[in-house]
Amino acid sequence: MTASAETIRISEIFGPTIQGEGMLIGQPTVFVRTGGCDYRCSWCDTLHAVDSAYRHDWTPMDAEAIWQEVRDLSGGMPLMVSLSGGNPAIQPLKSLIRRGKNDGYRFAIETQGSIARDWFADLDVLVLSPKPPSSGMETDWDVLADCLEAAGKAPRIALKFVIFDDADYAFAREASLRFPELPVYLQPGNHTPPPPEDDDARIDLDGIMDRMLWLVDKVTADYWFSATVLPQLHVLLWGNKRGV
Ligand SMILES: C[S@@+](CC[C@H](N)C(=O)[O-])C[C@H]1O[C@@H](n2cnc3c(N)ncnc32)[C@H](O)[C@@H]1O
Ligand SMILES: Nc1nc2[nH]cc(C(=O)O)c2c(=O)[nH]1
Ligand code: SF4
Ligand SMILES: [Mg+2]
Repeated sequence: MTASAETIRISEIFGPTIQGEGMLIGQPTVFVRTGGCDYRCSWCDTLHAVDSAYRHDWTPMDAEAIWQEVRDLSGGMPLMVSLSGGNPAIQPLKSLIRRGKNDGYRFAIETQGSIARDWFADLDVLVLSPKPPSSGMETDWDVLADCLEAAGKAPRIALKFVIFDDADYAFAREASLRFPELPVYLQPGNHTPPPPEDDDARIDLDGIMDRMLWLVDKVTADYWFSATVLPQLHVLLWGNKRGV
């Protein structure tokens, strides 16, 4: 393979911070956010890493350069590296994961499950976040199953759903029945995501908390006791701020 084929499009690398969502919530993490996505969710909170209008902010980097930045940020102390985006599954991340694991770091990915990669098997944690009706996107369940097959038995795997309304909740419920072996995390949607050019944009935390209360009521009323309901902790702490 040529060197250029191994170039990874990077939107931002930041941390250490804490993982704000899902099964690793609260754990110290460095984020590697890739640029580009095959989806366009109506409420995406990371458009600066999705919309090609912002591609001038994305830097092509090879695995070694990314790795040096992660090592600098973490003082060379191994921790969890979260690969997010955009859709990180678009990028050739195998050699980055191999490099980091060599130094004792662990790797998690956040992806919508629309592209399966053989290197999912090299991850420690695979978070699949199929998109509910409010996003305007459609899930190909065969591809999601391909993602699980590619990952195999090595990574811990979880489903994570963003919930805005009853239709989203019903979608999450049905999806979790398709994959009964997977733990399920539910998070209330942020209806005030930042426009890409303004990460200081106002956020309606009261509205998000009302949605979370509604979600807790739904889950308990349905006796859905295997589900875990969590806020986006970084949103509670820092609002729409980028790079935290
Ligand atoms: C920005 S995405 C990047 C990774 C991948 N494209 C995905 O969607 O899983 C990271 C996580 O943020 C969630 N997310 C995006 N916009 C959100 C919003 N407005 N409210 C709550 N969660 C959101 C996504 O569903 C996903 O779980
Ligand atoms: N602290 C923190 N936690 C996160 N969990 C998922 C994030 C993402 O944007 O993928 C994210 C993020 O951007 N920051
Ligand atoms: S799949 Fe993820 S990054 Fe892509 S548009 Fe949807 S929320 Fe944003
Ligand atoms: Mg985010």
